[in-house]
Amino acid sequence: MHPGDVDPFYLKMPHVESGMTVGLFGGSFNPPHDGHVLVADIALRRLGLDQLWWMVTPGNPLKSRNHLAPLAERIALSEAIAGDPRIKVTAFEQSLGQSYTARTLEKIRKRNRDIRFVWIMGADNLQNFHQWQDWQKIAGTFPIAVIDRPGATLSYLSSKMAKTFDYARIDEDRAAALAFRKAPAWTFIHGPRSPLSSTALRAKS
Ligand SMILES: Nc1ncnc2c1ncn2[C@@H]1O[C@H](COP(=O)(O)OP(=O)(O)OP(=O)(O)O)[C@@H](O)[C@H]1O
Ligand SMILES: O=C(O)c1ccc[n+]([C@@H]2O[C@H](COP(=O)([O-])O)[C@@H](O)[C@H]2O)c1
Repeated sequence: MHPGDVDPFYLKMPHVESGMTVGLFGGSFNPPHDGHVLVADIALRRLGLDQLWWMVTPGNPLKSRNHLAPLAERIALSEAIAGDPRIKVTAFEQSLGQSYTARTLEKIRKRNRDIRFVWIMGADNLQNFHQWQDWQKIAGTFPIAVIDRPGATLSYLSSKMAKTFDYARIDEDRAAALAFRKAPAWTFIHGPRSPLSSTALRAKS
């Protein structure tokens, strides 16, 4: 392995035991920060997850890659910050040769028929979710947990996704049952919020 190469360990889907509930937390993590850790903690606790896959994307299809740090660097920084042993940092999307969430989730489902998955994202992503490739298919693949973020708290009322799938929204008091619901099913989770962003951190460095 050359310096800068991604360790092959991270290019495989994480190991998971039959019957587990697993959160899928995709992100650029450019760089990772405590806001991400807060989202992971909230998801693990409120959704009652056994594992959370911290999926470092080769590149968000909607974002420019101009200021994107190398994948190996984003993985190493993610490992350094993700303290909980239930969190599995992974970059297996790289080995799929693409980074569209709809296709990734389809692969995950095909390989893990007896696992309950939940897609996890911050509330800012709810606002532009309808611009993601095959967004309605994503919502029909696994349940979705949207975690509150400063500046995006009202997105669960106004976004196209929230309006389209209003009938499939469950109350956050029942978040622990989300993984067991048939998709489409989603919830918006309020709680402690972090104002941190990778954009702000990049601007400081
Ligand atoms: N402070 C935060 N609160 C809630 N969710 C967050 C927060 N920061 C990031 N997220 C969520 O974590 C996931 C990964 O985010 P990402 O790596 O793009 O970080 P970011 O801070 O939003 O980056 P950037 O500023 O470069 O857009 C996304 O679903 C995003 O909505
Ligand atoms: O599939 C898409 O069209 C798509 C569009 C935007 C974002 N995503 C995914 O959403 C996750 C969050 O992205 P980001 O950049 O907000 O951290 C990450 O896994 C991206 O690959 C996916």
